[in-house]
Amino acid sequence: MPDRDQTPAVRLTDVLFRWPGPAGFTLDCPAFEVARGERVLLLGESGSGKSTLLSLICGIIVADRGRVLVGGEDLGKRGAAARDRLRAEQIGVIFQQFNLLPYASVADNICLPLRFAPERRKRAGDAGAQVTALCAALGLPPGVETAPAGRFSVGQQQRIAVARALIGSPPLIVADEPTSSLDAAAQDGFLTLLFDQLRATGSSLLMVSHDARLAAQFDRTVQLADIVTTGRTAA
Ligand SMILES: Nc1ncnc2c1ncn2[C@@H]1O[C@H](COP(=O)(O)OP(=O)(O)OP(=O)(O)O)[C@@H](O)[C@H]1O
Repeated sequence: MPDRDQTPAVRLTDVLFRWPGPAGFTLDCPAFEVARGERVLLLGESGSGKSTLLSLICGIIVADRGRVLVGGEDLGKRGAAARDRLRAEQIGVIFQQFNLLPYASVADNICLPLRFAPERRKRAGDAGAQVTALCAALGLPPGVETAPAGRFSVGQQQRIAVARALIGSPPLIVADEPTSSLDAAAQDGFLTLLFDQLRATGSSLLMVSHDARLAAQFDRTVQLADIVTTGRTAA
C-alpha cells in the first residue's frame, strides 16, 4: 500500500566524503534515494565503500559536501549529539557483528535504543509487551527476555539484534551484511521474518550484502558502483 507521506526515507544529493589519513578513500554520490516502505539491497565488493555510505546515512560520519537527508532532516545541519538523537529516533541499525551487550538481558538489549529516543519510546508503547511480541514473531523461545544475550546461538543473537532495530518502529532500518554468518536456508528464513516485521510497520530497509542471490526478495537492487564513484587522494 503506497504511503501518503512521499518524503523519501533517505535522500543523498551531490555527496562527497573523504576518509582522513594516508589512504584517502573518497566516495562521490551524485544522487541516491530510498522511498518510504521500500526494501533496497545494496551490492558491492569488499572495500568498495558500502559501510562508508551506511555511516553517512546513519550520521556517524558527515559529508564534506552535499546533503544527506533522513526522513527529510538534513544531517549536515545538525551537530554530533543531534545526529545521534536523530539516528536513535529514526533508524534501526543491524550491525554485521550484532553489537549486543552479552551480559545484559535480551530485553535490555532490545530496549537500548529507546533510552536515547523519547519519540521512539512513545511509539513502542508498553515496551515490555513489544519485546515479548517481537521475540515471538522472530521465532525466539518463550521466556527469552530475561536471559543474558550472550547465551544464545549466532542465529538467535541475530534475531535479538533485529528486534532491537525494530522496536519502536523506526521508519528506516539499515542493515550491514546481517546474513553473512548464516547458511543459505537460514538466510532465507531470516529475511522472511525481517520482511514480515517491515510490512507490519511500513519501515524502509537498506541492506548491504555481497550476495546477489538475495536480490529476488527485495523491491530494488542497487550496485554501489552505479551510484558512487570512489577513488583515493593523497593526504
Ligand atoms: N575508519 C576509517 N578510516 C580511514 N579509512 C577508512 C575507514 N573506514 C573505511 N575506510 C576506507 O574506506 C574504504 C571503503 O571501506 P568500507 O568499509 O566502506 O567498504 P565496504 O564495501 O563496506 O567493505 P566490506 O564489504 O569489506 O565491509 C576502505 O578501503 C578504507 O580505505
